[in-house]
Amino acid sequence: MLKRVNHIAIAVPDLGEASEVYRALGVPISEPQVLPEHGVRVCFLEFANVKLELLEAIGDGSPIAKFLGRNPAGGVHHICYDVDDLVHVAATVKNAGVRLLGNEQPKIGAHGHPVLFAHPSDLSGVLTELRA
Ligand SMILES: CC[C@H](C(=O)O)C(=O)SCCNC(=O)CCNC(=O)[C@H](O)C(C)(C)COP(=O)(O)OP(=O)(O)OC[C@H]1O[C@@H](n2cnc3c(N)ncnc32)[C@H](O)[C@@H]1OP(=O)(O)O
Ligand SMILES: [Co+2]
Repeated sequence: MLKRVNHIAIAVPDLGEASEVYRALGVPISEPQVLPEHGVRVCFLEFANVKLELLEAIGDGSPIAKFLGRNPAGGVHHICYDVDDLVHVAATVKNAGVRLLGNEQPKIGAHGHPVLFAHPSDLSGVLTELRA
């Protein structure tokens, strides 16, 4: 099922500013990537044991914009888990009473992997990304 943590995402008001702070702290950072379908610009901080994803809002309907409206300084936005079989996991998640977001169909996320999101209200208040 949920195999391991792939990344923890942090929403930030300004990706450039946030990246500079982590770079100054010695963290290797990927080039920014624009994902219009998700309403985000994203880059990854590469730690030995986990990745952190910095997310900046793009476009009016960005889910990050709404989150930043409530958390103007930024904040932890979601946790992403690696899974083997997204279709099987989606069915198991739904059977457990956890709502999948969007149209319940995977979208292509960063690095070209299919992803699904599950509702924070059904998972102890944590927005959860499933990545195959
Ligand atoms: C996939 C590309 C990239 C990658 O890793 O590859 C990314 O990760 S992109 C990440 C951005 N994409 C998403 O966040 C998609 C999933 N998110 C959504 O569908 C929405 O943001 C949703 C449904 C979580 C919230 O949208 P809604 O319009 O319902 O927002 P509200 O402000 O009305 O919130 C409702 C309710 O949920 C709580 N909430 C919202 N966001 C979060 C969050 N990130 N973590 C925890 N809780 C969250 C919010 O506080 C409201 O709670 P309530 O008790 O009802 O007040
Ligand atoms: Co993510």
